[in-house]
Amino acid sequence: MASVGIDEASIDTLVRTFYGKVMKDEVLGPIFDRAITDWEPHLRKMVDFWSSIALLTQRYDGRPMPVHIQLGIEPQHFERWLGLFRETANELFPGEGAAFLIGKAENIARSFQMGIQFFTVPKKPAA
Ligand code: HEM
Repeated sequence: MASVGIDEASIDTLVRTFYGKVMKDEVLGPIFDRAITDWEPHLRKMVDFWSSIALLTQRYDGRPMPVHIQLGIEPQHFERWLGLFRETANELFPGEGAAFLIGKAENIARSFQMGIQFFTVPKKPAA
């Protein structure tokens, strides 16, 4: 992974740059504001998460699916999240590194959306 620019330092930069954009985003920002009061532990957890994915360090052993099912996120939120993620990855990892990270993010986002669809009880139509 170092050959495509992915190492601990660049993952740290990716996470901090990406969530810096998320915090300022008018649609995603409020969702994170409601869930996160102290950003530093979340950022460290996300560095561990991406380190586990890209560098196989096994530092993240959480269960992210239930967290995302509870947040009430919708398909347009995922599109926006992925838009910011693609933009950030392409800025920081030109070439294969970005393609690898974006591919992983897209697959995980798809599986979260399937989990959300499966576990969300449809709202009853208004009588
Ligand atoms: C619209 C899309 C998304 C939103 C709004 C969102 C929001 C959040 C929020 C608010 C948390 C913190 C929850 C808490 O601590 O109470 C969180 C945690 C997390 N998110 Fe997302 N997320 C999104 C997509 C993704 C995607 C695509 C990934 C993976 C590529 C991801 C990976 C994670 C992980 C690993 C955690 C930590 C879960 C844990 O506590 O172990 N998220 N997310």
